[in-house]
Amino acid sequence: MLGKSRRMICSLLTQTPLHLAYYWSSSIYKTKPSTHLHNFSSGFLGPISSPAIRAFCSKSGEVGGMASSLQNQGSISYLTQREAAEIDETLMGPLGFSVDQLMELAGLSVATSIAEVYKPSEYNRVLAICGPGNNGGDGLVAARHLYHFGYKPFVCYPKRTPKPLYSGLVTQLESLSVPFLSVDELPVDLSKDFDILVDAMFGFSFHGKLLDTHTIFYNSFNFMFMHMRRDAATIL
Ligand SMILES: NC(=O)C1=CN([C@@H]2O[C@H](COP(=O)(O)OP(=O)(O)OC[C@H]3O[C@@H](n4cnc5c(N)ncnc54)[C@H](OP(=O)(O)O)[C@@H]3O)[C@@H](O)[C@H]2O)[C@@H](O)CC1
Repeated sequence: MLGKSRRMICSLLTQTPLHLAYYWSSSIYKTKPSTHLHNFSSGFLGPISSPAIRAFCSKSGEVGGMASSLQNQGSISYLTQREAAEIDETLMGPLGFSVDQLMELAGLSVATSIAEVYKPSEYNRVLAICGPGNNGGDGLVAARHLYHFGYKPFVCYPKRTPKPLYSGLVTQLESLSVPFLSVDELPVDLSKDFDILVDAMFGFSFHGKLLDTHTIFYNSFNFMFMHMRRDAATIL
């Protein structure tokens, strides 16, 4: 099913306004992407593939309920927005992980997963669309690792967060000469210029409807995704 013309959109544990998004799973390429599209407006659902997380979910009572009930849809399991946030609270609370540690792991996992399925010799041009929160940080990390894996990443990061963690991630990409593109610089049809899209716009902190101040940016992407050739997008 992975024809040469197919492109990929990688969504990092995200609730996104785009209808074409779901979280990357290493097993997902075995199944037709279209069977895994979800209506994200009704709530966050991010499929996961990690056995460790699955085990964590299934041991956590209520947290595991939704994930388990959806686990039999193909080989993907799912988390609700609340479940994802609860796992993060546990990782950062009793288990003592730091944000930058988890962000590095998230970005590296995505980059590794992409490399496992889409070889850089065939799918070289990657666009990471990064939002203002930690999900955007995951995308910045993924772009850096993809560069080291032999891809040509581009980053669109229009609403930057003035925190040292994020400015460090930007500096690291700039030191590798990874191009940062503004929304205006992006082509209308993303599928012509990019082989892989990493959607790192929103994670579990997305709430309500898109705010006016962000509408122009996010509407632009909505428009572009809608106009991508249907067959050209492998959605992750
Ligand atoms: N420990 C962790 O937390 C880790 C988290 N990780 C990853 O981060 C994700 C969670 O990150 P997060 O909590 O920073 O939030 P995220 O969803 O990226 O964005 C929030 C931003 O979006 C904005 N925004 C919200 N709603 C909006 C709307 N309707 N329209 C427009 N804007 C809206 C909101 O704006 P605000 O409401 O503050 O004005 C804020 O700026 C999580 O899913 C995982 O992928 C990993 O890195 C590992 C460590």
